[in-house]
Amino acid sequence: MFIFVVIMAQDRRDTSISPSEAIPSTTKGLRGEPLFNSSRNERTTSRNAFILAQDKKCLPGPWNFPVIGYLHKLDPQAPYLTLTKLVQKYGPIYSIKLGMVKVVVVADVRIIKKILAKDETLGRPPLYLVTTVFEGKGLAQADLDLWKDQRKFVANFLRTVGATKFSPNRKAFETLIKTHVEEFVQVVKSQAFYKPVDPSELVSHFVSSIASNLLLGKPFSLNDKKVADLSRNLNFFNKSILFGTPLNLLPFLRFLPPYKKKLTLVKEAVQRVREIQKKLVQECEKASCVDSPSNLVEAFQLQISEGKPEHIYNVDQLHRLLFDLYVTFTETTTNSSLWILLYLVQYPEVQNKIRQELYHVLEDKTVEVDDLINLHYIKATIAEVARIRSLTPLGIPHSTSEEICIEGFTIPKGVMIMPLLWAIHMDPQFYKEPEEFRPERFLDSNGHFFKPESFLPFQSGKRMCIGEDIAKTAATIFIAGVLQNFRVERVDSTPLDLTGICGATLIPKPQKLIFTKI
Ligand code: HEM
Repeated sequence: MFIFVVIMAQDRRDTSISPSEAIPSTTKGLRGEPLFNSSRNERTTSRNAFILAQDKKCLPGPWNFPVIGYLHKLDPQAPYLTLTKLVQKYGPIYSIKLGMVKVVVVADVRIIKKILAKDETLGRPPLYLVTTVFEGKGLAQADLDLWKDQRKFVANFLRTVGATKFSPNRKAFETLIKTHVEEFVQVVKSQAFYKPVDPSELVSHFVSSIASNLLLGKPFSLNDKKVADLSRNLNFFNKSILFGTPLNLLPFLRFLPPYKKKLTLVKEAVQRVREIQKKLVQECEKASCVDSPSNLVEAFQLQISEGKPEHIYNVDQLHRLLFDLYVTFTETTTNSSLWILLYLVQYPEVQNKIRQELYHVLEDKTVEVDDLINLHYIKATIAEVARIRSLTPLGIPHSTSEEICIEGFTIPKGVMIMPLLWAIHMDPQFYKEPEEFRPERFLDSNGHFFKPESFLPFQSGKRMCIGEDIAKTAATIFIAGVLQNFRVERVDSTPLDLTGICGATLIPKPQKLIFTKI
């Protein structure tokens, strides 16, 4: 309570300058660094920045309550909907305070691209829960110096193993996915044919196995208990770590019992994942041949043996990198595959059109990598699912390391930038009747797939998603494999629940489907 009162007083001092100014409150991050301008000098600089901003254009935005800002008004199940509603009132770029964190919400593709193209916005915001887990290491949440090196290392690695568009080894990677999809089909035929099944565990297993191949050099077997344990903990972690979760925005909540418990559970889940990974890496090291790396562990070890800087290339960073890539790979690919399945079931006419395309392009043969370029309707369907159910509806936030000026607005240093992908993908100006599921939006007059300017599922700039090609290839081969073998249907006439659970990604709700013969 005492802390609450102190912070409340602190917040009043800050907000007394202006209700909608861009000066954040004072608090310390996990590693003692300021969670946005903590020193007197920095705050003075920010005030100056704000006075300057008044000479230019001040960002619009709602009135923020002391301490909690606008947090209490966010829909806890779907915060992206609340923030999207505010776009109608304040326009495509506005400022808001979420707990202690000053946020600039951007819902316009052109402005987002401009902002994310700047070197001053390459960093991640030091949100409490995220920082507690990642500690600025790994890749996705790495501090900038480490990030520059590791982004290059991972990009080279993905190119070497064929997981990027123009890699000479592309065929090998696509074959890896195809083999797993074929195995998925066989398991459904032998274990789940004509029975109501929730496919999420099975999809998660095969996606994890592809990731394991890529990162550790070996697949997961279907009955491996370690893998089920890994997936369960990651799933819990993914559901808990949402950027808008109060623990990220009001760090003092960690002292209150329910949040303290949540923090402990998240830390335990992460710890469990790390233990399992450590075992898997040890197994992998025994069999590794460092001269010609074919997986991430070997590629990392090669850097160590070549004498690359030890403060980067050490065992801790290897484990952090594995954690990041495993999480980003499996959570996104599993959930996007499940969303696609659910939409195909809800819209059987789309399912039929895809089957017609498959027959037209492939006749009776299985999908080959060279066929992917001709599967326009499949690609349009994948894009439409990614639009209507943005996997990261709040975007992945960046932060400003220096003051920047955008569209005449000044955004001070230390502000969180939130690319509101949900608002962009549901903007009726670009997508007529955005609630309608229509893959045809992504086809040109010749029936060829095209990507509109207003479609940004992977964000943009130097820090944009590094797994874009993996995601697209996996989704295309998955749908082709499933629909060449099955008709996928609802269990009864009740429509599926397509609302999702908002965690780090938008997770489809578990529900049963039926796989039948075509
Ligand atoms: C449909 C699937 C996917 C979607 C929608 C997606 C979306 C995103 C988004 C929006 C970002 C933030 C970019 C930024 O900060 O500006 C991101 C970053 C990232 N993604 Fe993906 N992603 C997907 C699949 C994957 C896959 C399969 C991988 C596997 C390697 C992956 C690895 C990463 C990593 C490591 C980052 C952090 C990049 C960095 O900080 O440099 N993603 N992704």
